Amino acid sequence: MSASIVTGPAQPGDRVPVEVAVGVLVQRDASGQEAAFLLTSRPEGKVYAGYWEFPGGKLEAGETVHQALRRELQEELGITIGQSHPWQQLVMDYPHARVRLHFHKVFDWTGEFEMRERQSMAWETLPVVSHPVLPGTIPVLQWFAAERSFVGPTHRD
Ligand SMILES: Nc1nc2c([nH]c(=O)n2[C@@H]2O[C@H](COP(=O)(O)OP(=O)(O)OP(=O)(O)O)[C@@H](O)[C@H]2O)c(=O)[nH]1
Repeated sequence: MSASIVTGPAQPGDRVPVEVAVGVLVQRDASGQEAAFLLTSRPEGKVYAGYWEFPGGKLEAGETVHQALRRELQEELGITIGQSHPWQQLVMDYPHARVRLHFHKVFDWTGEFEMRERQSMAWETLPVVSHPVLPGTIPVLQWFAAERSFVGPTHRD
């Protein structure tokens, strides 16, 4: 399976990207600094099953990214998010789809985590130990590395 990051403007003949809301849940440490972030594994039966990613899913008609995120995290993890903060966007081209990923950071949520799709979850810091990570997760780890002045491999190959 090959996947690539799309850079530059759309070209004639390109597939129209599917819009995807992705939640980057971040804990803060005692001094208020951003600390661990949540990764979840893709459930059995989906493409890239078992790969680690940030929780989220496709926007439904008429939804904003925030609304989609709130719905998806309720459905998948059983939590209710408060505000979400737009952070980064990325277009990825997979054999199965072209997706535009809208990453929002989330610092506030309520409820207990329930793995409603029998996925796994892990609170991670850099370098990430969960393995393997989804291709679309790797740029996010690089953004975290830049924000945190982290040097070295962000994950295992
Ligand atoms: N949720 C999520 N999807 C990601 C990430 N990175 C990434 O490339 N993707 C891609 O974005 C798409 C999201 O689809 P999904 O299968 O998670 O969404 P969904 O729950 O709405 O799918 P469904 O149609 O099976 O119900 C997949 O093609 C997935 O490979 C990520 O960090 N989180």
